[in-house]
Amino acid sequence: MSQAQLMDGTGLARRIVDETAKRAADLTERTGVAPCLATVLVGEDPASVTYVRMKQNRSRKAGIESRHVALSAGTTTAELIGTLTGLSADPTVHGILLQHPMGHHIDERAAFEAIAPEKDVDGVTLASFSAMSFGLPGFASCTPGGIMRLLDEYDVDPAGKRAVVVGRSAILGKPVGMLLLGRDATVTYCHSRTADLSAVVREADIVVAAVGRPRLIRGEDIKPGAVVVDAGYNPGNIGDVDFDSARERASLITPVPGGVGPMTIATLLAQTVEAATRQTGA
Ligand SMILES: Nc1nc2c(c(=O)[nH]1)N[C@@H](CN(C=O)c1ccc(C(=O)N[C@@H](CCC(=O)O)C(=O)O)cc1)CN2
Repeated sequence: MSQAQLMDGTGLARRIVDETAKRAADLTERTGVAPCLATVLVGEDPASVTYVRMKQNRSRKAGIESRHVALSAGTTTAELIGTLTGLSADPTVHGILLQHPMGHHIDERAAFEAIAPEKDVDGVTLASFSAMSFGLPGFASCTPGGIMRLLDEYDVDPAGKRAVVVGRSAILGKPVGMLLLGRDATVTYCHSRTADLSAVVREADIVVAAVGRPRLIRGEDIKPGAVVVDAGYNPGNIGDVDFDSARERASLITPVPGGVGPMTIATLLAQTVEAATRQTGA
């Protein structure tokens, strides 16, 4: 039985980060300014702590300064907005990352909107979403941006393909669907109210699983030869796709770990250096 080829996010991310480090060094040499990414974390959710730490460590290795703001779990929306407004106005900060999720008492949309669009290197503001949807310059949401880069790397042209996105979150499902649409795919979104999910997924030439339900998508749901992108983040590094059975049917598949995750951080770093380049006028 043939097995799908793996889409190696770790290797591609490493190349993007190496390239980003060169761009950061060049910018610092020309302007005397090192790109700076501010990370903001509300509370101490263990997964979020890990992700933010990974972002900080990889930033430093790429020559990007990292400034971290740790806020207590009881921080109010108004206090969070105050912090983000301050970072948005600080000329030494070029990019802002507000880790998601933040706790149910926080109005996440209001918080994201306090990030200045030119510093929105995580692509979470309405301005970034609109620009991305219309194919205008701006910063893509990082995981969707990373997914599109992976598809390009493996010569997957979405044009004319049937793409099914499972999940409709603001930072993942919705934007990846818009990016696929922008590349002329025929896009269907699935969610918790979708009737007969398996039947819809079985129609897909490209499946993006982005729902946060471990192994929800199984091999029998995959059309033979489809491209399968697993963007699920679940505890224990388990994806939304049942990897072994899906690999028997797909032509290309992302592993978890080592697929979409590393591309998320590489995209964040690349967009931070791009933001710093624009802000310094270099
Ligand atoms: N503001 C944001 N919040 C969240 C985002 C985001 O892009 N912006 N994405 C996810 C989580 N996430 C980054 O924040 C993230 C998750 C996983 C990885 C990753 O590289 N995972 C590795 C495995 C890591 C390990 O060994 O534990 C992999 O898949 O290979 C990076 C980023 C939710 N929140």
